[in-house]
Amino acid sequence: MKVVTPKEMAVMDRHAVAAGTPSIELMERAGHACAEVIKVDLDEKAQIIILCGPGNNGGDGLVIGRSLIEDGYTVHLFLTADREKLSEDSQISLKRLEDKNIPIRTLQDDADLEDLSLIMKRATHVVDAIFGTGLVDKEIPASYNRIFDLVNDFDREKIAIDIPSGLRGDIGLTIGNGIFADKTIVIQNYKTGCLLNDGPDYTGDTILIDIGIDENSIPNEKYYTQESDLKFPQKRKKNTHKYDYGSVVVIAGSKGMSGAGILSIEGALKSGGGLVTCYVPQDIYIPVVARAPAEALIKTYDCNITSDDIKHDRKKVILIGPGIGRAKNYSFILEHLLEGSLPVVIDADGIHHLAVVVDSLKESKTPVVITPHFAEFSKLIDVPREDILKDPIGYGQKFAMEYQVVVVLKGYRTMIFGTNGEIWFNSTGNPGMATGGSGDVLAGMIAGIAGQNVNLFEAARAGVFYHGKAGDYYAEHFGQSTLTAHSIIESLKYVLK
Ligand SMILES: NC(=O)C1=CN([C@@H]2O[C@H](COP(=O)(O)OP(=O)(O)OC[C@H]3O[C@@H](n4cnc5c(N)ncnc54)[C@H](OP(=O)(O)O)[C@@H]3O)[C@@H](O)[C@H]2O)[C@@H](O)CC1
Ligand SMILES: Nc1ncnc2c1ncn2[C@@H]1O[C@H](COP(=O)(O)OP(=O)(O)O)[C@@H](O)[C@H]1O
Ligand SMILES: [K+]
Repeated sequence: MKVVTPKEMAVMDRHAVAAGTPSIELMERAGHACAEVIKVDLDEKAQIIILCGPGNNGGDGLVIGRSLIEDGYTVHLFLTADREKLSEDSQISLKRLEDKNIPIRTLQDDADLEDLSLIMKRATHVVDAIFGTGLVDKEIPASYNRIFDLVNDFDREKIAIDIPSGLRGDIGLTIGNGIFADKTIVIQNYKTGCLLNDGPDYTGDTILIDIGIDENSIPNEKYYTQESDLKFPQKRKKNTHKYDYGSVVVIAGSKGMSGAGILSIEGALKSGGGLVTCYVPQDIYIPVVARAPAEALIKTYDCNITSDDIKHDRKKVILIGPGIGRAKNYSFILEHLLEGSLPVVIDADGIHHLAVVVDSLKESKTPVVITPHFAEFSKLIDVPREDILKDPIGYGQKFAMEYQVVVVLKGYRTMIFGTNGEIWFNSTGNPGMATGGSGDVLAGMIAGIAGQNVNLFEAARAGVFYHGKAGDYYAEHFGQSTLTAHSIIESLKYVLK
């Protein structure tokens, strides 16, 4: 399933119209499909306020109103702009309402707002059809901000159409304030703004509706990961042994951070890795051996380790970074690993050290994946975090293609950037996972999966998906507060089969 920017959505809409579906028909389909979703929660006592803006998002609201009224529900329709300012299709939808003698009020002054707030006291639902994907980045008039505040104070169900008003559909940031919806009915495809930055906090739960627009009519390579898209887990052949399932090398840990490697080992083993060897500095060897799973081999190394030292024909992938700290210089090791032939996963402080030798990525012939969060990525590419937040897709895609490295940019909806420009938005995970060590588990999982003859890009997509799914499993059963990195490891057995 594709994820689109508002501009891409507009092009898809135009293609649908050019292919023979009039735009008013698309609006009818959108409005009726949204009404069907809304009706599921309504009973005979429901009173629904629908706030309709000047553009086609408002037009969707008018169609929703007509559909609900025809089914006998009590609906209060409000226009937030003068009738003359409505888009062409909204004018048609308004006329269809008026032809049925359905009343609609315009919010013009303080008295109208007062009226709205009185009706809100007895309403059960507010539908936000004020602005959708056509919101442009210019100051929103104060009159709208007052409406947004009123809606946000409404303590019953708030349903946004396509995208909550005030939220930018491209980057998931608001222009001034915006409407916090409980639920957003997304038309046809997720917009990037639903998934980035504050988008998920504004949209609430999301429900996708299909109005028959062809997502393949544009050359867009942004996708929303579904489990069926993954090429892992694969069925195991009977005639196999542990070396067929990836011998993973983990270079991890430093004094004070001896647990990081253990979490990565467990991530690798519990995602099916056949054999894991963890290299740790001499000074933490004993604590790591004492706490590591019995299945893992623990070895020591010094800072001159090269990929030849750890190379063995049965080793399949190397993970470097969790808990290695910044005190020692790892640039030398990284350069050697990148010159080698085994796939490399670089995580955490490994990314800090990579910054010094970042150009070696361009020379490297071996597949590499890096797993930064936004702060680590900002340091690596030397761009302020605030600038990246305004264009995370652009920066992630540029780096992945220029340096030929798979980038896993971690967040609520982690993005996986392929070296060919492809982008996958992960669809699993929850804020309970914002807890120390959960990144170490993820890095171990990606390495563990890559070791099972899965290419690094596929391993990254699958690792991120099942890491999030395990976190969701735990949160569903026990809540988010007690979720730890170990909860993710322990939940993997329920979601990865
Ligand atoms: N065929 C289709 O296209 C389909 C589209 N569909 C629906 O249409 C929605 C997109 O509709 P849209 O393009 O008309 O934009 P929309 O979000 O209603 O806003 C535009 C209005 O807002 C105004 N405005 C903008 N920025 C502003 C600001 N900062 N501050 C103040 N005002 C601002 C702008 O005014 P202007 O800036 O032009 O003066 C204009 O009046 C989409 O989300 C989906 O719901 C579905 O029905 C399926 C088929
Ligand atoms: N708010 C959030 N919602 C969902 N997942 C999150 C959230 N915050 C962090 N995560 C996930 O948790 C992991 C944290 O990794 P990282 O930031 O490297 O932390 P650490 O180094 O403490 O392990 C990532 O996989 C990230 O996607
Ligand atoms: K809206």
